[in-house]
Amino acid sequence: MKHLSRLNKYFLKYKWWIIPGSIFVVISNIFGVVPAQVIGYAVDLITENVHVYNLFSGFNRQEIVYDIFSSNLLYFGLLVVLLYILRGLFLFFMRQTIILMSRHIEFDMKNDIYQHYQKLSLGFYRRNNTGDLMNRATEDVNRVRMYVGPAIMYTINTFVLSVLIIWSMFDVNSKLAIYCLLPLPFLVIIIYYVNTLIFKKSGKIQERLSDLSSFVQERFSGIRIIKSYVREDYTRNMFEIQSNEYKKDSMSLVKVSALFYPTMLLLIGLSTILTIYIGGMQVINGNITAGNIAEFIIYITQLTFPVTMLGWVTSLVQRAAASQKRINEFLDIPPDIQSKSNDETEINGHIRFENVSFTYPDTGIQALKNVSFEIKSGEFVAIIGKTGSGKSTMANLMMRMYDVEQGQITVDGQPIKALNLKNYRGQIGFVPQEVFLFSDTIKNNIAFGLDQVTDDEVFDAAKNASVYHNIIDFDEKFETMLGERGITLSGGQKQRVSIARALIKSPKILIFDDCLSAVDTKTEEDILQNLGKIMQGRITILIAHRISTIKNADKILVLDDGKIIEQGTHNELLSLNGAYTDLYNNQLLEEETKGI
Ligand SMILES: Nc1ncnc2c1ncn2[C@@H]1O[C@H](COP(=O)(O)OP(=O)(O)OP(=O)(O)O)[C@@H](O)[C@H]1O
Repeated sequence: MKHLSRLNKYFLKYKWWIIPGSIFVVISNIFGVVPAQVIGYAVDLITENVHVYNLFSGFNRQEIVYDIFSSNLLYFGLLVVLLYILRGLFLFFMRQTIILMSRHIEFDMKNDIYQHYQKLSLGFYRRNNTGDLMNRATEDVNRVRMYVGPAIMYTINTFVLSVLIIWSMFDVNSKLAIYCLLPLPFLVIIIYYVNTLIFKKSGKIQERLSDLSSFVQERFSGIRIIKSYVREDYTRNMFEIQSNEYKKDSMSLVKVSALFYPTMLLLIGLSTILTIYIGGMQVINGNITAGNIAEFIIYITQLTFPVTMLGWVTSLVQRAAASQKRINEFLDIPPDIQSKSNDETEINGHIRFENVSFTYPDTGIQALKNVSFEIKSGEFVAIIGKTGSGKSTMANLMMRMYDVEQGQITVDGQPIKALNLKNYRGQIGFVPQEVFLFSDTIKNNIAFGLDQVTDDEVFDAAKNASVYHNIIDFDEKFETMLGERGITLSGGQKQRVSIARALIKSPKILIFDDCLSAVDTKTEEDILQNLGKIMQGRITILIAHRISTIKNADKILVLDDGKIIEQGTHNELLSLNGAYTDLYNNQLLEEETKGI
């Protein structure tokens, strides 16, 4: 239960929903119990009046007795209807306050979780899979909502209704009340156990279902591979196996549910039989009237609901506590990267790495070892090296996606940790190695980094990224949808849209992480030429594999196994006759072989 105490702040926020809501629960229950008493009176009235009516048999007055009798009955009937209407009205108010409050809390929780997720570092996203993140923000929140709404509402309801009914029962006849209530504790226990079983089983079914949907989603995303490797039959068999597991669990749930309602009805029936039997004896003894038996039967029927709810609510609370625990686990993770400053400063972009070493916390792989270099403002710097040598890691550290454990990174002479992170990252344009575009229009994808943007700015960015002509060839032009419901761009087109997205920001620092690999050499040259113009006086960092891409850089850093083994201009590096020269000669040879 301590996990659920995290929700108190929401209860406090919505106190003006829960307080009137609870009052409505009490009122609606009063209007629910009173009709039983009215019906009890009515039944007694019928027995008495039938008796009186028979006494006047053969007299003219019998008709007058009949009229009084029927108008009295009508009056009772109308009263019962009125009481039930009032009960319904307050039930409506109850739901309008408490259930609505639960929806508000659900909304707030989802927003709080989403906001917190966004603050967490890349390491967090590596450690936890997306499915789990989504489940905690949706499925678990939904279970908690069942606690803040229905569970609380039914708890108050059950408590008030049970007190009112039991009190009314004992008021009429305590012996009969005890006999009537005797089977009910068993009903509570049975319902509690059956509900826990049902929840366990449905939880398992839920897991199976999400496994099944992940399986289907992944296989359809990779349908090209399945078809080209002719693995349709194999995949269908795998689907059947998973589907069968789901079916087995579902069937076992059906068995439990099928037992649930008959058992419940049996115990309620037992209560009713006891009421009629014991009640009948009490009537014979003259302790109670026949109307009281009718009243008791209505009470039992009314008690069924709260008793059923008791078992259900207990399982709901248990499930909500387990879900809230899972939610708290993530909410309690502090963001690894903290920004302490709020200063909004424009950076020049003088970056220095001073003896920087970095090990990825999850894998323990040391990606950078004692790296030192400097990028002055306005410089075009290239990073080249074998795969896995630490190039992307360097880009990540420049954007402060991770904090370094040894050495330090400074920007304009200030430690990177002292900068206002939002303000700093806002001035960087990053094009990642693996392009990611949203399922949105091309225009919105390009404009993603800015709050407000004109069409001309989008067009210019597309022109500078040499993708403008491709886009205007599409029927919908810049309004063309990408992703699942839209068109699929070619690898090179995707890279260029991603470049346009970075360029439109007019960043102070532009980082290209090997994002020209799918672009032909002519287009690459055009882009680089455009960059030369746009990025004058700003920093451009280009990670690449082709020497032809980077030979004009002001400085080239050659990385190997996390260390900078050479640095200088193209000519300086060639004169060293080292790793860079080897790479250059190899690539030259490759070009020549291609030409033959
Ligand atoms: N997020 C991560 N978590 C753990 N280890 C990582 C992570 N990213 C990279 N590594 C590891 O760090 C090392 C350097 O990787 P990095 O991506 O910086 O290399 P790279 O030079 O950019 O390679 P490539 O040219 O193939 O993109 C590799 O051994 C890699 O396995």
